[in-house]
Amino acid sequence: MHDNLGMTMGMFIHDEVPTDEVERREKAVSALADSVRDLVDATIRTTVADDELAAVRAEVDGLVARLRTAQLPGPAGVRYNSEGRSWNWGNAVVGRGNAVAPPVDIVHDGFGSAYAEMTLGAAYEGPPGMVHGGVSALMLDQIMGETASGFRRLTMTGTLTLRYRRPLPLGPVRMEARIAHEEGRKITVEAQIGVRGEDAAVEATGLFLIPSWAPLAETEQGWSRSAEG
Ligand SMILES: CCCCCCCC(=O)SCCNC(=O)CCNC(=O)[C@H](O)C(C)(C)COP(=O)(O)OP(=O)(O)OC[C@H]1O[C@@H](n2cnc3c(N)ncnc32)[C@H](O)[C@@H]1OP(=O)(O)O
Repeated sequence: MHDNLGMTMGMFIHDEVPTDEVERREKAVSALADSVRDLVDATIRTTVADDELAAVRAEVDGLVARLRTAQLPGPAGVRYNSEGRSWNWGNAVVGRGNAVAPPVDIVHDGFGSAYAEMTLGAAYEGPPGMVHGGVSALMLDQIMGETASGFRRLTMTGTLTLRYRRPLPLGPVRMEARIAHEEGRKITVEAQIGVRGEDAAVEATGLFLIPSWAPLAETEQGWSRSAEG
């Protein structure tokens, strides 16, 4: 096995947790992440007095200590069971347990096409009242990578080109991606993000590569659906 392949395959952890248990846990982890995301928003926007901030901080530190009583040794990685269920709760965009991730649910409407709608709040601000350009890039990279991969082959972002055409206000946004061209190991994906029904705020073109050390054909279960950045 090539070193890189070994490294990448090593990031996908075969974890024989039954699917119903994964789903139960995912709901619980997701609910906690939603509350923590709310905490982040409240922290940014609060105007309570300094002594109240200090008191809240002490309580938050207590909660962190409780969660740390049982922890993974490192990042969450991508896990899968032999029933074909995979979960990547730490992913920076779609990780169900990641309160830093924007709350993104990507819908794949057939191979090579995907969209997502979400509401971005104060935690994703760049220019005043606007979505941070890096956040747009992050979300576009994820939807474009998933579109290129279709969860049936391993793809990695090679080059991502973005054109910021107009500021994107915080609030409800929509993004879309589709495969524009494919040749051997190179998959070109086009995407955009903007306010639904309006002209795109950011347009993106990306070249996604099936690494030379990865199989070119559809890959077997196990690292197909689990090949999530
Ligand atoms: C479900 C999935 C969701 C995923 C969402 C998240 C996506 C991500 O964030 S992925 C993480 C960010 N990307 C990375 O970390 C990738 C880092 N780069 C690499 O690992 C390697 O450079 C990799 C795999 C892209 C290419 O390596 P390798 O397969 O060995 O390519 P290599 O043999 O050098 O080149 C193959 C061809 O691609 C071209 N190429 C290589 N790298 C690039 C690049 N970065 N941009 C454009 N073209 C490139 C080469 O010129 C060559 O072209 P040709 O065949 O015409 O001569």
